[in-house]
Amino acid sequence: MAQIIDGRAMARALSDETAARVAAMVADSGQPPALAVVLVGDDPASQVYVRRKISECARVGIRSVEHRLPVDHPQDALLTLIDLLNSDPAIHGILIQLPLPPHIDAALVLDRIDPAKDVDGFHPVNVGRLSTGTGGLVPCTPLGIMRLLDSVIDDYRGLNAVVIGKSNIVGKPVAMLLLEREATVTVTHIETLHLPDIARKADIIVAAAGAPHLVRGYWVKPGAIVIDVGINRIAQADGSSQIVGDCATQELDHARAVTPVPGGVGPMTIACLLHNTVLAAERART
Ligand SMILES: Nc1nc2c(c(=O)[nH]1)N[C@@H](CN(C=O)c1ccc(C(=O)N[C@@H](CCC(=O)O)C(=O)O)cc1)CN2
Repeated sequence: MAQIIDGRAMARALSDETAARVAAMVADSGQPPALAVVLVGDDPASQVYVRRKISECARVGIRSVEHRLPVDHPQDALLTLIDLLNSDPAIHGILIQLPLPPHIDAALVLDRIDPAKDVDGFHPVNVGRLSTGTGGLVPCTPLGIMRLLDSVIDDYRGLNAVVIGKSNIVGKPVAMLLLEREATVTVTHIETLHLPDIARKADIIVAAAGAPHLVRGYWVKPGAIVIDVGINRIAQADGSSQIVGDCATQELDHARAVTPVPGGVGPMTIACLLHNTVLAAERART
């Protein structure tokens, strides 16, 4: 039976550590770290995630400032808001919830954030720092994935990691982090030929393709570790929806360890956002 890596418990433990760092900052300076959360539009999933981020901030003592903007909010006005947040010394982190509405150029918006306040780690400066291994802020989901993997792996040298998915948010940055640990990394995607054969050689699979139950039991070699990043909402006959991952977890008994969906990578994403916000605030004060 595969070990289930409990992302909820690990996220709680990380948030408890973050809360202790926040308390130390407040004792030192009287000011808590502060995160600006910007949501443009009314995407239902984004609203859930933003609500969760704000309530988790409150739980650990981070001050959050919410900017909820209408779906037709002009791009120029969004850029002006980012300029204001960049120059506000009381704001340590800026988060623009993705996806943005189609009339907004997401790359332009993310590039406008001060890299020191870019708690999502999406700014090109932070992307460059990650790829050169020179510090910076690391995207939250990949950071969370590495913490989950570190709970079951001591030494990555000699291990083959296969990343399925090449997004800027997950696939590319997690590949960089695995390389930094000295794993041998293959980045694949939904168009990759012979994907099951490639996956079957992996000691570590990170599935971030956004394709429900893509990774089947026969794709996974016995003893592999499988991180499921997919969050796919499947409509049910009764009108409700069920969340499933990118892996057919019920076929993975022969794996060494797997992350569940829900309750695996997702909660770690939010805990790592809080962690990055405190890190940005600590760096701003030194
Ligand atoms: N600016 C950002 N936008 C987006 C990011 C991001 O890291 N930064 N990632 C995703 C959405 N996301 C956070 O924003 C996120 C997704 C899922 C979860 C989560 O806890 N999921 C639950 C299950 C889903 C549910 O209950 O609805 C789980 O896996 O247990 C947290 C955060 C895209 N946008």
